[in-house]
Amino acid sequence: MKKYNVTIVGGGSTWTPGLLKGICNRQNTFPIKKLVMYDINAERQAVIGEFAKVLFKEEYPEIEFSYTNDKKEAFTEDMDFVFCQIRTGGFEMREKDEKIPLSMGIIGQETCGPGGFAYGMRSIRDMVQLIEDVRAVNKNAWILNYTNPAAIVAVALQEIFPDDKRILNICDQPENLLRSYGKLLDMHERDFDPVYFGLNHFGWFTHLYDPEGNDLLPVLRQKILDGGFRPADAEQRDKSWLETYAMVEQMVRDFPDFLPNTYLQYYLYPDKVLDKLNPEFTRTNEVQAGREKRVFEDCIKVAKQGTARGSNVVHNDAHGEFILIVAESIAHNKGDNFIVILKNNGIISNLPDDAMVEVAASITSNGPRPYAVGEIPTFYKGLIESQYAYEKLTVEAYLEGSYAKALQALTLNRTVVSAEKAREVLDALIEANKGYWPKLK
Ligand SMILES: NC(=O)c1ccc[n+]([C@@H]2O[C@H](COP(=O)([O-])OP(=O)(O)OC[C@H]3O[C@@H](n4cnc5c(N)ncnc54)[C@H](O)[C@@H]3O)[C@@H](O)[C@H]2O)c1
Ligand SMILES: O=P(O)(O)OC[C@H]1O[C@H](O[C@H]2[C@H](O)[C@@H](O)[C@@H](O)O[C@@H]2CO)[C@H](O)[C@@H](O)[C@@H]1O
Ligand SMILES: [Mn+2]
Repeated sequence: MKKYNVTIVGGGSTWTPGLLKGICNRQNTFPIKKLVMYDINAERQAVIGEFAKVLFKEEYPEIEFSYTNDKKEAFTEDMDFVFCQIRTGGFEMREKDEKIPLSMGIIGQETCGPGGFAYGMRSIRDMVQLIEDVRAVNKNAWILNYTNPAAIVAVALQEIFPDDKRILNICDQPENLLRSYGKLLDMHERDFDPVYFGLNHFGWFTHLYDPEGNDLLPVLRQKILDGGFRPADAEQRDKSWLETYAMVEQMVRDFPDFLPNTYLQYYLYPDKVLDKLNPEFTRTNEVQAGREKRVFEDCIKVAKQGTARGSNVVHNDAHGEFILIVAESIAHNKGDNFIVILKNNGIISNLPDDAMVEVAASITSNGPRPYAVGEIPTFYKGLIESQYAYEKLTVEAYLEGSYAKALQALTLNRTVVSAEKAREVLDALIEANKGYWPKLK
């Protein structure tokens, strides 16, 4: 079997150990010859890199592994895949994305509302640079991107690299929801044949077929209404994620047609969610005290002890697994079905062709072959059109350096609505993002 060369960009990410464990687990189905991890932060990269050396020595000794802060070593002609998971501005800026809007009584979240807008305006620059750096030496590698806000990054990359058919933006949340449905129905998530439509972090499941073709969505809806909803990996989740999943029950009660992505809570119930968010201790603080601390402490421990056996850090969740099974489907032309982010081009027939929609597609070595969704009902169409206009205006604001478009974008966002509030939060975010955003005039 052919062996693949992979570069992980953002190797110092908190999600990398789980991904590395996934690589070990999949060595028979997605064998890797050379793995390079690249990060701009030498310190974070070294901690995860030294951990990786121990893990691979024990579980994957034949892999050629290295880590680097030098683009020239990271991006080479022989790469087959580039996995990307960067965070421009780090947790320091994520905290501001959350706390600035919250200080004004507006949702403060990583990818939704003004926080997602601010993060998008930061991510675009680095993602464009990254694609240019990769393509300068390698025209063929598949670039699988997790970097958030994936919705806005996808619109920007489509606008800037319209002919590059080997950039694929992905999100693990639909897969993670499938895992949670699987737990309720006693099924493996890969045995579902889902129908899903929307934008990233803004979509709905309309059908969930089992291998015999039965639609299990009605059964699942009733189970959620009767017993609530929890993530498949609830025991590993922080309180805020459990609260987020619990909101699915209310969404299903109010809008029973389809099963919603958890992120819709921020748009459908901003006041209720706002009441639960603590402006002094946001998700960033929870991640820093939890996942980030645990990952870096455990990686240091593994490197010191010289063994990764028994380490909690290598637990493999949907995040690490999902990018690998997508890559494997491309590598081996498997045509497996995944929910991914694609240019609409008629997939959802009553939405604009240029929208970057999230839908199910068969993933082959020639890329995604999406399944048609057809027309969607007015309520969902209205929500998506407004959210897509926000995404498009955000990218235009970035590309044109336009304050007017930034203001329009935020005013359209359902978490903001008031133009006065939009201006207030925009001005504060401009100040906080100096050096990251283009100048808005
Ligand atoms: N699409 C999804 O569903 C999904 C799921 C989980 C995480 N994510 C995203 O993955 C990314 C990583 O998340 P995290 O919580 O582990 O963040 P993190 O800050 O722990 O990791 C990001 C890493 O990227 C590095 N980095 C930043 N800019 C870089 C650049 N230009 N080039 C190379 N490296 C760079 C940082 O130094 C850091 O080590 C974020 O964008 C996050 O939003 C996406
Ligand atoms: O707040 P964070 O940093 O914990 O997570 C933000 C990300 O949340 C989603 O990812 C899920 C992922 O789907 C699941 O597999 C599991 O690993 O938990 C993650 C959340 O903790 C979301 O899809 C991402 O886009 C977010 O970045
Ligand atoms: Mn996501």
